[in-house]
Amino acid sequence: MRLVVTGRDGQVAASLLEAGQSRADVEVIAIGRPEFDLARPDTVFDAISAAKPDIVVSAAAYTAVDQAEDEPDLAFAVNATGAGKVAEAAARLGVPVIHLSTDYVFDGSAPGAYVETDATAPLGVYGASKLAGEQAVAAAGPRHLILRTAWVYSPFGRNFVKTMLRLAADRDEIAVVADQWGNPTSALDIADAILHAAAMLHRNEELAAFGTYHLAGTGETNWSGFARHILDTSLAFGGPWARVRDIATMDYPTKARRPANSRLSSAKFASVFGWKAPDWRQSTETVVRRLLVDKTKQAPSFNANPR
Ligand SMILES: NC(=O)C1=CN([C@@H]2O[C@H](COP(=O)(O)OP(=O)(O)OC[C@H]3O[C@@H](n4cnc5c(N)ncnc54)[C@H](OP(=O)(O)O)[C@@H]3O)[C@@H](O)[C@H]2O)C=CC1
Ligand SMILES: Cc1cn([C@H]2C[C@H](O)[C@@H](COP(=O)(O)OP(=O)(O)O[C@H]3O[C@@H](C)C(=O)[C@@H](O)[C@H]3O)O2)c(=O)[nH]c1=O
Ligand SMILES: [Mg+2]
Repeated sequence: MRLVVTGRDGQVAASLLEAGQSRADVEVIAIGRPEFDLARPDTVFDAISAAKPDIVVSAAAYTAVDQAEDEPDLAFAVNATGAGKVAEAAARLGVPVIHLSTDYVFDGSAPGAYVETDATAPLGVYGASKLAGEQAVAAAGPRHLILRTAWVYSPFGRNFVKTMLRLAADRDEIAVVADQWGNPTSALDIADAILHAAAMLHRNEELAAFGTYHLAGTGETNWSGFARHILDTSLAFGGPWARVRDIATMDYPTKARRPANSRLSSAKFASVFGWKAPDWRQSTETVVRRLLVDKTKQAPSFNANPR
């Protein structure tokens, strides 16, 4: 099975590339700028077609939540028009598309975890552009999975885990919002889930499975609780630590508004595909450990292998 994933250095793309390397039955090809540019729709079909996918994974996106408030046209060009072009290319090639979307399509006013049929109402440009992307993907053809995930972190790219480790290296205390709740999700787990679902789609057993799903880490926390677990884990592995101080959203002003509750119920994905993410604490520990170990690998003695 040959998966073509959009975005080369993105967290989900890099995690899929890594997962593909350890599986003999899967080949993962990544396409990215300049030859594949979502902001230049004319590049999309040719780049995807040349990579000869059995399944397309649409993971590239404009993900700078605050910056999107200042660049709505670019955010929509990439996340809405571009995502639609990717799905159209997959449909034209006769293959399914697995498209990533976000918890930020919701406004956070629900009392509990969101299910797929709950009403969307994005608070900012990023969420609105991703919602328009979902609609464009759905309009391009029926053979799609839209996977809404959340709070993604990994050993790759930019993410909250790396930010907390960096800040802890030169601060005693970090103030983090404690009134936004959600599900931290490892891109390593997303990659595993995508490969699992893709294999089912590829075997063509599950035509009824196409549609929209929530796919996030198991268990919930707020950003402050997430930060605390990241840093306590870091300390246990000999990495940097800082005290985490709970603050309210109003004490951490940002350009974009964020949902106070973006908890996602991943029950539908679990029941249809038989895959459930590990507890968020466990997956956080895996990534923190890798980030700290990767650092020690840079020690000069590591490659000293004289011949
Ligand atoms: N990160 C998160 O917390 C969450 C992400 N998601 C969604 O999951 C998906 C994957 O996210 P994640 O892996 O974290 O994303 P990243 O921000 O890590 O990576 C995004 C990728 O998209 C690429 N990209 C951006 N603009 C373009 C463009 N115009 N043309 C082609 N490629 C482009 C980037 O390329 P380059 O390296 O060249 O900049 C990068 O490779 C996205 O759809 C995102 O919306 C959903 C919920 C949470
Ligand atoms: C760095 C930092 C952030 N925060 C807050 C800001 C914000 O509310 C929260 C998380 O910060 P981030 O900048 O990582 O948040 P953000 O970029 O909004 O993360 C989002 O990215 C997009 C792509 C998604 O799709 C979402 O699921 C979500 O993961 O923590 C603090 O309170 N203190 C800090 O020191
Ligand atoms: Mg392989």
